[in-house]
Amino acid sequence: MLVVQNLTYAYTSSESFQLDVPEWECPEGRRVAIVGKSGSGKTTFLKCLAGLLQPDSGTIRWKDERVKGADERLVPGNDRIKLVHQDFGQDPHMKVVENLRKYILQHDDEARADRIQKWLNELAIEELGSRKTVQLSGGQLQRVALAQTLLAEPEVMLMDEPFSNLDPIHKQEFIPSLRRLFDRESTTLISVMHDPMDALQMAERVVVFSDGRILEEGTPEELLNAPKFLETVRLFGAVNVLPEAEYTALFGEQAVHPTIDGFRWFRPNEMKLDNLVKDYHLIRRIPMPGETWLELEVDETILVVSE
Ligand SMILES: Nc1ncnc2c1ncn2[C@@H]1O[C@H](COP(=O)(O)OP(=O)(O)OP(=O)(O)O)[C@@H](O)[C@H]1O
Repeated sequence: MLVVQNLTYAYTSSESFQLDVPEWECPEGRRVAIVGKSGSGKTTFLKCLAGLLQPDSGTIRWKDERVKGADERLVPGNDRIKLVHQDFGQDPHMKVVENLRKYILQHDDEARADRIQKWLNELAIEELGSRKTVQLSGGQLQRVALAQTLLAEPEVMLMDEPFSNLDPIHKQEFIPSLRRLFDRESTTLISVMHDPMDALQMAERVVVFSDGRILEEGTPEELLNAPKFLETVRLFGAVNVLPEAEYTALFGEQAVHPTIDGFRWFRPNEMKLDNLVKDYHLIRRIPMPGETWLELEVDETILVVSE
């Protein structure tokens, strides 16, 4: 179990931001995604977990052992909890396999080559092994960085926006294969996800950060279908948010979701045009996979519903 208690951290040069996590737990083997607006503190939290920052207060424990902060170690970081680095100290003019070899010291050459090959195969990047690192694209480099961290066989793997450089085609191939890999290895995985929709595919639990704090946490289903905060609602894609009275005037009493702070919300695919009881002006049709969305103006309100 990873246990965080009373954790606070503030950058000396930033007065407005403070990370403040009174209590958080992550059982062994769980896949967690951290989502939230830009600047909400996701990366700062990850760096604290990795022992790369020195918390101002509080403790982080992994399997009852305290994770030391950056000031408590000669080389900041932790052997059992590793953050995947984009800038991972590889020599750009060496081949990928040669660079990766540096990270496994305890084996003979053949065993090292086998292990590197295993992870390159797992990540479907075997063809990159013989390429020079400088020749790799951002997305390829991202997967090599992942291979490098996996070679260290950490117990907890931390990833900061692991798919940010992947195109949609590679991402759709990569996410399921990575999920299977982590299922099999039962590595605890905590990753900051730039796109909350990736979080829904990848994680068993999703943590929403806001302004340095954990706003809410739940399964992908809970956060998608029954979030407690409008900020969470807005993170997960296109949505209409209307004051309750306005909603009732447009759609009657039948609600898609419970109100949050006096507002009703629904996603375009959750509301058909037929449900609208008022006249509207069609602004445009938006083609979507399997359906068409309609952008409408009703009483000076812009709505998106499905056809
Ligand atoms: N080294 C730093 N020095 C000072 N302030 C920093 C530093 N790094 C981050 N911050 C500030 O701390 C806050 C949290 O940053 P953090 O990178 O943790 O957010 P984030 O949620 O990961 O954002 P993003 O999604 O944009 O990566 C932001 O206001 C940011 O500007």
